[in-house]
Amino acid sequence: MKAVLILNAGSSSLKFALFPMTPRLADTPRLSGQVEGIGAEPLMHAKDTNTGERFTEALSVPEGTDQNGQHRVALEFIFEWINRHSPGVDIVAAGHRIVHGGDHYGAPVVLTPEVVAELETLIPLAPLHQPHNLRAIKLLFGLMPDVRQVGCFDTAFHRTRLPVARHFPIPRALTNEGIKRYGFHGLSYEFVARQLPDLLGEEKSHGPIVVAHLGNGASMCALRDGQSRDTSMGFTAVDGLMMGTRTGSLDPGVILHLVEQKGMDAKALSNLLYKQSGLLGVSGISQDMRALLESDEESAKEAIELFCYRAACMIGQLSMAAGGLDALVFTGGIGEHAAAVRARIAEWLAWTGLSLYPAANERHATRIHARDSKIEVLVVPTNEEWMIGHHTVNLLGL
Ligand SMILES: Nc1ncnc2c1ncn2[C@@H]1O[C@H](COP(=O)(O)OP(=O)(O)O)[C@@H](O)[C@H]1O
Ligand SMILES: CC(=O)OP(=O)(O)O
Ligand SMILES: [Mg+2]
Repeated sequence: MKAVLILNAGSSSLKFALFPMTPRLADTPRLSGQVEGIGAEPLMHAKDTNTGERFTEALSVPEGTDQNGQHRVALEFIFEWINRHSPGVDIVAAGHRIVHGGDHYGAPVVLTPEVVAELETLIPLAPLHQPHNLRAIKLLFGLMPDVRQVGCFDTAFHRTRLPVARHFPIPRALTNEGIKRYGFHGLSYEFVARQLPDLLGEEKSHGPIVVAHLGNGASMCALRDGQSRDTSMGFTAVDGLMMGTRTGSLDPGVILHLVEQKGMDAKALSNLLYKQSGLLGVSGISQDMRALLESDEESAKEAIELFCYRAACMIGQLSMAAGGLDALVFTGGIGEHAAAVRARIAEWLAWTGLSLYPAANERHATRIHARDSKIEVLVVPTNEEWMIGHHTVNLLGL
């Protein structure tokens, strides 16, 4: 059996899927799964669609291994696992999520060592993702030198955003150097946007919609005509919403204060902004929404409240960019599974006439708004892996 291997390295997860070519790309992968909890307690869940078997395995990581080291262990673990569970499978191509494409990469690309070297220069702009995305590609160059690999960029979907949404109010010379707003999670938004005509009807799917991708990394996208008009992340994936360990938007004066008054250097700041803040920093307990929702600690409740408040504020801001709000879509690990978070965000938006149907929200139904809600609210599981598979097959003409 011929198959396409897809790898999606997120900040806290490494997702994989092996899609059969029959002869076209199948809708359902033969093998799929993820190592989640990277940076805390990495755990693999996987599924073999052929046999219906499900697997859960904790990864053994030596005490004190940092997030980077844990990503490395997860990648090796997944390769070994796929190898063991795919006898008779002929991998004909591999597709990868690459978080930052910079200015140059606006569409999927065939990966060569030269392209990878160029993408390595963007590592400082996506330190939680880009190194892991590129590591997988380099490993495959060695393991499967004859297999063609395709890179699909998180930034690409946002090429259509409003011109005014591309720039920071900084001196033009810096903008010309590329210090501007790119946006991320584009493969997720692209996948969701493709489902909307079926879910909302053709006409409504062209209207103003906000998609909330709430995972360990979290962002939102304002859609119009199914295209990105603006998004909450900017130059890097630390901007916008509060996340698992990232601050999101922060008064730049705070950074000046930390440098000038507390003597923090770039490394300490990077750690603070990317790894020690967000849900983890505010709660002091965990970056994982599940753990916070289960906790009785006041600090866990405060972290969730801040997350929801800032998410609701961003929906207001992006509705402006979309030119209204006909539908709100939740996706990503938190967006798909945390009913309490969706309910609290909806409460903040009650003034718009948006209201949820609690029973539907609790069971994570596709449509979760109340009958008299002025705005439709949907839960649409994202599938970045399928989107990458689709681009890979198209680009390679398979
Ligand atoms: N059942 C659940 N209830 C609440 N939150 C959940 C649940 N399952 C997953 N999550 C949250 O989803 C987050 C991971 O989202 P995901 O989109 O998979 O992450 P990544 O950003 O690494 O791709 C976890 O940090 C966890 O907080
Ligand atoms: C861009 C980003 O934050 O990705 P993830 O949510 O997968 O960490
Ligand atoms: Mg993700």
